[in-house]
Amino acid sequence: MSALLELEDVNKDYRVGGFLDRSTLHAVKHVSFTLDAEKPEIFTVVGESGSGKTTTARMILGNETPTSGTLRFMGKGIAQVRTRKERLDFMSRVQPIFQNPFEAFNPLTTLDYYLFSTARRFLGLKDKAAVDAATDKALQHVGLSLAEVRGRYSHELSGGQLQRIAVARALIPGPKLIVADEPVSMVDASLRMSIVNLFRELRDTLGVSIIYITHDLSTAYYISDRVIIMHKGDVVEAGRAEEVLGNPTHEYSRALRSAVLPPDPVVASAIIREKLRAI
Ligand SMILES: Nc1ncnc2c1ncn2[C@@H]1O[C@H](COP(=O)(O)OP(=O)(O)OP(=O)(O)O)[C@@H](O)[C@H]1O
Repeated sequence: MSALLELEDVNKDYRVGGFLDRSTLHAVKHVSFTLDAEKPEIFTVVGESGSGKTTTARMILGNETPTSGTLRFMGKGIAQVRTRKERLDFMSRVQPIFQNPFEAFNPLTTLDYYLFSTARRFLGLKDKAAVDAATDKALQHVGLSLAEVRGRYSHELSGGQLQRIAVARALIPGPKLIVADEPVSMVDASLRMSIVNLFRELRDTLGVSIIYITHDLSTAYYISDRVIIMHKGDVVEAGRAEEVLGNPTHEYSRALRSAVLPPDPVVASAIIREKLRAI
């Protein structure tokens, strides 16, 4: 197996508090996992607020340095990505999607600007027709088109549509990995499943792996191939989604699941099917 992403005993500590009550907060503790380069998958990180999900995502994106441990993307240490060119190469392979699509786009800038500048920057395109074509292709992957988006502003679209545009922008460079941090939590509940379904399509049609960070067990249950559950910085469960979410063993994950989905997997799947029917 050749690895797309490897995390080896990754830890992140923060110094918190003031002069007199300074202490160390262990935000991420001994996290290890590997994503296979040949087997695109949806790898979900579940946990409540403060469990260390975002810190893990930020380290994968190279926006945060681990206190100890190693993160490698396609065999190369993420901490070794230093020069501007190395950073651009890395970012064309690993793209983020953030929680709030309304914050991702300036309300005074047309949305196509973000897509065009991504195509110019990452694909080196100069010719307008080529920029348009690359933009339209990415938008088609998320069920939109350049004709629908051209000249539009963020306030003219719903959160779900904006999040699709954020996904299209992430697709333009041709990434191998998308790190999506709570991508549906600001999206209307009725549209959530359509966004997570999109991730499945990207995995299957484009071979993109997705790290899906969420506290929402029902979407996690539905789309994930593998899941880790984090609690206070520790990974308390890890494995195939149906095993981890269907039959949690750790006390915390059992409590988490019963708070969100009924314990009976048949009832839980029926609820999920009901949600899907609403799409
Ligand atoms: N820059 C920082 N300085 C100090 N503490 C931090 C910093 N970033 C995160 N933390 C702390 O690390 C812990 C993990 O935070 P993190 O954001 O990774 O959790 P999370 O599971 O993503 O939660 P949320 O869903 O609320 O974002 C929290 O206790 C948080 O307060």
